[in-house]
Amino acid sequence: MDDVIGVAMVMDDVRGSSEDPEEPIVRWTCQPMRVTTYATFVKLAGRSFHSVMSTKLPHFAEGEVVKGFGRGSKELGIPTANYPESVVDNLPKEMPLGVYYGWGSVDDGEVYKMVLSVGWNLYYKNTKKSMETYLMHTFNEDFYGSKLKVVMLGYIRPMKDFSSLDELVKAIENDIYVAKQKLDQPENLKYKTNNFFSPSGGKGNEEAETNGPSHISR
Ligand SMILES: Cc1cc2nc3c(=O)[nH]c(=O)nc-3n(C[C@H](O)[C@H](O)[C@H](O)COP(=O)(O)O)c2cc1C
Ligand SMILES: Nc1ncnc2c1ncn2[C@@H]1O[C@H](COP(=O)(O)OP(=O)(O)O)[C@@H](O)[C@H]1O
Repeated sequence: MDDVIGVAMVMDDVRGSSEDPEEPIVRWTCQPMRVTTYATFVKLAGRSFHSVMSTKLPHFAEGEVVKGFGRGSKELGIPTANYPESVVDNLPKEMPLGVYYGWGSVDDGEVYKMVLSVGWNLYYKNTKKSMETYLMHTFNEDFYGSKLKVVMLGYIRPMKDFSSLDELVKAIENDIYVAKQKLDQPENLKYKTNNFFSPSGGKGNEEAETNGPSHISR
C-alpha cells in the first residue's frame, strides 16, 4: 500500500468498549486514505469543499424576522435577526454550518453588509439549527415581523465552541472585519444592487446565472 499517504479523521463510537470510566464516548482515529501523491490529497480535500461552495453560493434567502433566544443584544452587543424554521430548513443540506458574509435588507430598505451564522450555537449548547444575521447598521428600533432578505456570498469559518463569551464576541468582531473587506471587492459589491433586493423582488438568480446555480429559500 505504498500509494496510501492521505489520512482521514474518523469518529468512532467506543461506548461500552472500555473499562475506563474516563474513556470518552466517541474517539477520533486516523485511517489511511488512498491517494497517490500529497498534492492529490490536498487537491481532493480542497476541491470537495470548494465545489460544494461554488454550487451553493450565492444563496438568496428571504423570510420574516422572528424572536430568537434573547441573548444577542443583551450579552454580546451584536443583535442578530433570526429566521423562522421554514427558511432554515430550506438551506441546501450540503451547505456547511458556519459563518458567512453577504448583503441584507429589511422591508426592501437600504442594503447593508451582513454576517450570518448557520449552526447550533455551540457556545450556548443549542439543539435547534438557526440562521442569525447581523446587519452592519445601527437601527433605531427592533424589526421583528419585518421581511429580511439576504444573499450569502462567501464562507468565513466553521462554528466554534468558545470557553468564554469574550472569545465569542472577539471572533464575531473579526468576522465583521473580514466581511467588510470581502464585500468591498467588485465580485461581491455587485450583489448590493442585485434585482433580488428591489421591492418587485427578483429571485436573485438572474445575476447568478453567470456565476453558476443559486438557491432561494422563502
Ligand atoms: C457572525 C456570527 C458568528 C457567530 N459565531 C458563533 C460561533 O462560532 N459559536 C457560537 O456558539 N455561536 C456563534 N454565533 C451565534 C451567537 O452565539 C448568537 O448570535 C447568539 O447566541 C444570539 O442568539 P439569539 O439572537 O438567538 O439570541 C455567531 C453569530 C454571528 C452573527
Ligand atoms: N443591526 C442589527 N442587525 C440585526 N438585528 C438587529 C439589528 N439592530 C436591531 N436588531 C433587532 O434586534 C433583534 C435581535 O436581537 P437579539 O437580542 O439578538 O434578540 P433575539 O434573540 O430575539 O434574536 C433583531 O430581530 C432585530 O429586530
